Amino acid sequence: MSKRIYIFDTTLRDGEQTPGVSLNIQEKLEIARQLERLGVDCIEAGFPIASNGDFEAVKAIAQSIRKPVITALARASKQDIDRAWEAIKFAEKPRIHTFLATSDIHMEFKLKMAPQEVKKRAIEAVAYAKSLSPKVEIEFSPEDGTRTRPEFLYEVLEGVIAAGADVVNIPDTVGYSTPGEYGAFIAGIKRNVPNIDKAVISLHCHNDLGLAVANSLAGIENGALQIECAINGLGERAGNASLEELVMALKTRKNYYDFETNIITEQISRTSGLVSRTTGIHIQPNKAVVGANAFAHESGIHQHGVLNNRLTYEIMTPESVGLKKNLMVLGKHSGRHAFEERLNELGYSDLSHEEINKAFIKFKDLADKKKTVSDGDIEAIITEDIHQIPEAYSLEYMHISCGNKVVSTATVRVKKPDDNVAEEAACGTGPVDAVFKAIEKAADIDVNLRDYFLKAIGSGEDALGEVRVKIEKGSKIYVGSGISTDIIESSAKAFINAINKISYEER
Ligand SMILES: CC(=O)SCCNC(=O)CCNC(=O)[C@H](O)C(C)(C)COP(=O)(O)OP(=O)(O)OC[C@H]1O[C@@H](n2cnc3c(N)ncnc32)[C@H](O)[C@@H]1OP(=O)(O)O
Ligand SMILES: CC(C)C(=O)C(=O)O
Ligand SMILES: [Mg+2]
Repeated sequence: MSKRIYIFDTTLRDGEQTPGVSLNIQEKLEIARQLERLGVDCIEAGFPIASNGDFEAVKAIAQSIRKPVITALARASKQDIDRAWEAIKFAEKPRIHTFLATSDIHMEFKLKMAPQEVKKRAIEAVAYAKSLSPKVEIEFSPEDGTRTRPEFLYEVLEGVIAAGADVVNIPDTVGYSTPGEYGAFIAGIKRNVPNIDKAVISLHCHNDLGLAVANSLAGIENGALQIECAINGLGERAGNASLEELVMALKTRKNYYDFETNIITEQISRTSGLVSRTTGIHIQPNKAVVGANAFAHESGIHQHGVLNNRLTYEIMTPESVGLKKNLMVLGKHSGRHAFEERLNELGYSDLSHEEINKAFIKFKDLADKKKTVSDGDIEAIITEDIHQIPEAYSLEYMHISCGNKVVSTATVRVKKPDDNVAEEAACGTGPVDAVFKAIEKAADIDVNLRDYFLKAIGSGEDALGEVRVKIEKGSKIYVGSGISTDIIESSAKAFINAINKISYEER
């Protein structure tokens, strides 16, 4: 049987200590609800003594989130512990997390306390917190644990466990440890703290040297059962161990680690996106698991491999973290296989070998000038350089009436292949829908809209809106694109462009 690892999420406490981040009650509640859906075992909801707002947020989470353990942080002081308890006492499974630094440097220069005083204070804090309720769990952290003299640390841990600590958390507060060292440190605690079997060992690694995940993995290999981590690796300075990286490492390398977590990994992308949007902290594109490029392939050799069998270059599936599919990015490193695949997806499955060759050369020329080549660019290559579709239908005029309290209406005048002009009006669920319906009537054609995609090109007042539509007629898909500073006009142009392709094929 695989050993179960408990995931303690500290996005709402240490994660909120990320410089520039401050979450209000509603934001914390929304993230907590999503963390519950993700399946974390424990949510560290905040540090109630820090502010009234944080107190209220922790209390709201304790009152409404039922499945995970809800934890509040408190210094080793009665005042902090009372405030933490006031906030979490409504929780189904409440936990007080109290901490006190034990390294020489922190004791001497920050706390200005002698080691024996620190030990006494830690034990008193745990005993007091434990006395508040039979249902409360107590976690104790010797802050700056990894820079603490081991013999002193063993003494403190033995004392707090005897006083009632259910969990002892060993923080690498300043991210100084290395995997081998941290693993041995945890093994030393297991060997040298006589009552360690009465408590769960927890890990809390910071990422100052980029080793937080590696250190946490080394910690569980040496007997720890709980990992403290944060979504997107948020946290003080360089952050905490990233939840998604840890969980996916355990899942993907189960053959090596053989540990289980309760995390529903398909919720990872959604959680990561919510935390990024709410905190305003963007995710770097090459971030493992949740970065925009984590499941994207640009090089021709890789794309060719993945098209034949995903396992050639993907060690986990995009679906396993809740993404729909991987991404083939077309750029200067891409090859013919991926290019042809994209042509097929765009509906150009009937190009001749020569036409594909010609289009591929154009594509490579363009890729030398642009970082990535969009579907719209490929459309332009095919329509302007390969197909040169005649403009059988064109938009002469359009008028839109819309607003939040009126039915959207569009009037269009469309020039037809026989040079006659048709003017039609239609209502729709919005201005784009209305304009599409009016064009369908004017062009006397019946199609289904399958996909609509809008992208801004440039920024500021003169930015352009590029629209791409996929419409279906019979069993075939036709793609159209249009560009304008007015997104309704881009939409109309894209729709007519697709209709022109139908007309060209049916001529
Ligand atoms: C490693 C970590 O992540 S620890 C958590 C860090 N998180 C935070 O600090 C975020 C929230 N913090 C805050 O809002 C404030 O710092 C507060 C409310 C906790 C305290 O504010 P203040 O009373 O103004 O004190 P300040 O922050 O300037 O200094 C910290 C005080 O706590 C003391 N202290 C630090 N750690 C502990 C501890 N674990 N137990 C008891 N006292 C402690 C310090 O010695 C200092 O005491 P002093 O005021 O007697 O000199
Ligand atoms: C409060 C403790 C666990 C902490 O965040 C740290 O030491 O990094
Ligand atoms: Mg920390």
